[in-house]
Amino acid sequence: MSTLTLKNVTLKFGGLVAVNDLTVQIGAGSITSMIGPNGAGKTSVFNMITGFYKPTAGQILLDGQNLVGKKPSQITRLGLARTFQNLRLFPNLTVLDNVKAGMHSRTKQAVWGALWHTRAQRQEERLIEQTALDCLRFVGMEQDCARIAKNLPYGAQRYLEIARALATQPKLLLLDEPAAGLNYEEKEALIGLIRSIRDTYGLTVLIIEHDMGLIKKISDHVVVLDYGQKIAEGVPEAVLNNPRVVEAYLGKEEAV
Ligand SMILES: Nc1ncnc2c1ncn2[C@@H]1O[C@H](COP(=O)(O)OP(=O)(O)OP(=O)(O)O)[C@@H](O)[C@H]1O
Repeated sequence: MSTLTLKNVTLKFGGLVAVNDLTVQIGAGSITSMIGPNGAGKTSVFNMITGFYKPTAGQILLDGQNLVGKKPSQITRLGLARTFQNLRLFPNLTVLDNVKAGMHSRTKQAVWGALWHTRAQRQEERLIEQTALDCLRFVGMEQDCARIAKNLPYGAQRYLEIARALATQPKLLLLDEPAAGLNYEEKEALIGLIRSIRDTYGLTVLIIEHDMGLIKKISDHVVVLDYGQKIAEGVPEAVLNNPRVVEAYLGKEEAV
């Protein structure tokens, strides 16, 4: 289980301050939700944690190790995986190949093994396949492994993204709007799945989500951003009833 700490993190795009002096601690083994109105800076925070954006200032520490300045692939190898708000699957590959493709960033034999098809590479391929199948089984999709990703129902594509992230054997899992586009039953099932991922794999989970029902049920801790600043944090009930949080949402015509 890993702890993620953001210390005085700021991100500017020219004159626009997308994230402003954000300090936050994501406790080891917790399920933490990051919420806030559109444009509050949530995705920017994910993009900084995963190395897609470099903070203008501040530190991002995974178990004390600073991630700032590292490439996304290095950060993946340190044990961080994410899913995306807009799904990023390989639509024409099978379900199994989608999961395996996500794992190659972590394998050792990738270049020389692929060229000479060494024994070590064959062993590694077997291990990759086994791990991918285990992850698909965990999300309930083992029977779909030969299907083409684009032919899956939307909810199953979201689960496939989660399986692909899990297969990289992360310590910290970032889920960007995992419930978007899911119906009520699918959301309830997703809550169970995320909890069981945390418990079984011993992960720390950070979620961006707009669905308040889901946030209330799943979160140990909630962090609220507005205009790039943290305006509240704490247990879900207290945070979602905090007048400042209600105002931030109502001010943007979104009811909490
Ligand atoms: N690459 C970029 N270039 C310029 N401005 C950006 C860029 N990425 C984000 N922004 C701006 O930074 C601010 C925060 O955006 P961000 O996408 O992080 O918010 P968000 O809370 O994730 O919103 P949403 O809930 O709509 O996804 C917004 O004003 C956005 O327009």
